[in-house]
Amino acid sequence: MALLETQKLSINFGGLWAVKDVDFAIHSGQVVGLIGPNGSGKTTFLNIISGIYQATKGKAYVKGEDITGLKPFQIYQKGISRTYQSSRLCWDLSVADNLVIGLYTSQKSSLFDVLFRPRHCNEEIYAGVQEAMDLLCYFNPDLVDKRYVLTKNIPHIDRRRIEISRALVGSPSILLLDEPTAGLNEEETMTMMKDIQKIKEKIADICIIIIEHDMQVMKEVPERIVVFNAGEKIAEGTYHDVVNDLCVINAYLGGAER
Ligand SMILES: Nc1ncnc2c1ncn2[C@@H]1O[C@H](COP(=O)(O)OP(=O)(O)OP(=O)(O)O)[C@@H](O)[C@H]1O
Repeated sequence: MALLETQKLSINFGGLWAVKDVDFAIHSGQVVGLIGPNGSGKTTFLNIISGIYQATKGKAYVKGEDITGLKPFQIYQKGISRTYQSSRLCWDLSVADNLVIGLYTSQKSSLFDVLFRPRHCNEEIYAGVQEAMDLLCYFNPDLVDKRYVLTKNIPHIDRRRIEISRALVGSPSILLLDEPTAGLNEEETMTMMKDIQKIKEKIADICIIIIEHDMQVMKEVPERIVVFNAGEKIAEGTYHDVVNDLCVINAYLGGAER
């Protein structure tokens, strides 16, 4: 059974089908890439899966359980976690503070706990930060000494790592990465590719769905690529399959070197 599956997943914004009839499946341990022109519906697809947008029609399932229409925090509880295309970090806060504020979705303490069992809440927060810090150091051990440095003063790639580490707290089974290499230079992009490899090594069964425009990343990282155009899935297969697909060449790759 697929870990995550969508059937005819669609959303309409005022007459525009931003995502239309998308059938998609990913199994345990797989990494799948999403590519397509700007505005083709990739981020919107992840936004529906993660509960930010409600599907107009179609269904999404996690391990066969219908998750269509659930709220983002409920979908997080089903094991889907994500990062965003634009940074969600507070640059004027330290690395450690950004880890703390990013953990609110994974905390189980209730308002009752906050009011009457503050020690229990503090322990839970501490454990979450420790888990995120361990993940962060797994990517870059130097960051342990930089935990009180303001986020604006650390390299771009380390900021991305903070967001990925926060998303990995609580061991999600599905990680959605929206353009993790956007804004990174060539060397940092290579490092990010290795980081994604490291996630796979550390969490063997994790599924990763990654939106990316950099075709070198798409060549190296996912085992399968799904191609979007105008909200629809127009192709699916290995890197070799999709870069040689005429529909994909016409819609997206054009004369780009392959
Ligand atoms: N909340 C919204 N309201 C109206 N239209 C929207 C909304 N969100 C997305 N869209 C539209 O849906 C379409 C798909 O956008 P989306 O951001 O998913 O594309 P994308 O493939 O991720 O593009 P990019 O590669 O530039 O990030 C676009 O036409 C966009 O303007």
